[in-house]
Parts: sequence; C-alpha cells; structure tokens
Amino acid sequence: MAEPVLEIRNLEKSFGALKATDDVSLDLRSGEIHALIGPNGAGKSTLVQQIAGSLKPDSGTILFQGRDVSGLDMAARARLGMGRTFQISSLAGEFSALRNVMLAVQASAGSSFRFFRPVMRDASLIEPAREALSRVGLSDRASVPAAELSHGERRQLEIAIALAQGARAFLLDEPMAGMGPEGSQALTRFLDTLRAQAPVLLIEHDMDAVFALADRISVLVYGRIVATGTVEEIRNDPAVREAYLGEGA
Ligand SMILES: Nc1ncnc2c1ncn2[C@@H]1O[C@H](COP(=O)(O)OP(=O)(O)OP(=O)(O)O)[C@@H](O)[C@H]1O
Repeated sequence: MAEPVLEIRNLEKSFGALKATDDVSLDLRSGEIHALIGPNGAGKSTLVQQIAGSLKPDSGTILFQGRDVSGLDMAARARLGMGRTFQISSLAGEFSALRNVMLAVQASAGSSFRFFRPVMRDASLIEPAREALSRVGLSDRASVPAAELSHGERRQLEIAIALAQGARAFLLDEPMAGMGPEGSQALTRFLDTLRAQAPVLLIEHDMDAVFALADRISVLVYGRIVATGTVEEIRNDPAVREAYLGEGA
C-alpha cells in the first residue's frame, strides 16, 4: 500500500462546548482521491482549515510527507507543497491564463530581483507556466483571459498555479460548488486525471462526483469519522446510510 502523503492523528477542536473535530484520524496516500463527506455542520470545513493551517487544533498531529507540520502556519504548509484552491478565486480576470500562472510562479519564487523585467518576457517563468497549463489540459486556452474561462476551467487554472508552485497534494473544498451538471461532469473528468499528479483530499457535497472519483471515502458526523472505506463499502454501510445517506441512497 502506498505511503501516506498526509496523515492526521487524533485531531481535536472545540468551539465552547461543541466538539467540532472529535478525535479525527485519517490519511491521504499517494495516487488517491480520498473524499470527506458528511451532513451540513458535521465539521468538514473546520477540519480542512486545521489541515491547511488557518485554524489551530486543540490537540493532535498533522504530518505532511512524514514531517510534523502542526506548528506551521498556512504559508509555510503551502510552501511545503500543500495545495489548496479556494472557493473565492484569486485569479486576475483580465489577464490570460498563462499570465496568471506566470505571476503566481514569480510571486512564489520571491521576485524582487526581477522587479524590472516584464513578466511576459521572462523565459524562466514561461516554461514552467506552460508546463503547468499542459498538466491540467489548458494548453489551448493559454491566451484566454481568466474571466472568459468557464467555471471549471478556472478551477483547472487554480490547480495549474498550485502545481507550478510545487503542490504535492491537494485539499479541494467543494470544487463543484456553483456548477451545473455539465460543468460538474467536466470537472469530474479532470479531477480523475489529477490523482496521477498529486493525491486529493476532496470535500464535496455532489455525491455523483464523490462516487465517481473517490478511491476511499471517510464519513464525518458530529465531528467524528464514523466510517472509512471504498465507495461500495460506504454505500453498503448501515451506520452510514442511517446517519447520512438516508433511505434509498
Ligand atoms: N468559529 C466558530 N465558532 C463557533 N462554532 C463554529 C465555528 N466554526 C464552525 N463552528 C461550528 O462547528 C460545527 C462544524 O462546522 P463546519 O462549518 O466545520 O461544518 P461543515 O461540515 O463544513 O458544514 P457545511 O457542509 O455546511 O459547510 C458547526 O456546528 C458550526 O456551527
């Protein structure tokens, strides 16, 4: 079995009397999509924020590529290769897809010494940016302004940026949000190819996407993981059906 890239051990987080994260342990292995599902308020966002480093756990450990990152802030974790795309996009809409990647690569490389060099003529930025667009299948959209890309293509562009910045694993928090059925299906096809480049911890309400993509699913209910297993195991788990999926799921 593949080595875990990300390992969460015995994580705890309370808000007053509410245990939002209750002794959560899970891992993300190389080459897999591991989906985290659960009803509204189960604690998915709280867990993602702790993994990304924007919220401090009360106790527990987070290992990334074997290294304890529990004490590191979000920027430090991102520098180690924890990629995260946000529900609110930070793309510059008027700039081309290629330029968005180049600017991000320049920013993450610490660009002050390049201050006077026009970004679009900087060969050291063009190649990695083109390579990143190719890795997400956006090569033929390189010159299109980000604002003119479809919702799903913008997600792909955000992932290209994270890859260009050295992402080794992804935390994707509801990537299908706000998409129609066609967009979701196209993004599902893309995410299916992404696992070969970097494993994905996928938080998603769209169960068609989860069942189509997940190698494993963990089910969170009231802050606790009640089951982890394959799609088949989770579909057939009586406790999961009762707690979450409901009748006829
Ligand atoms: N900063 C906070 N202060 C107090 N309570 C909070 C805070 N953040 C989250 N909670 C509570 O913790 C619980 C888990 O919330 P969280 O947003 O993590 O759930 P979720 O599974 O992401 O829900 P959704 O699917 O609706 O996004 C909820 O009861 C929520 O009200």
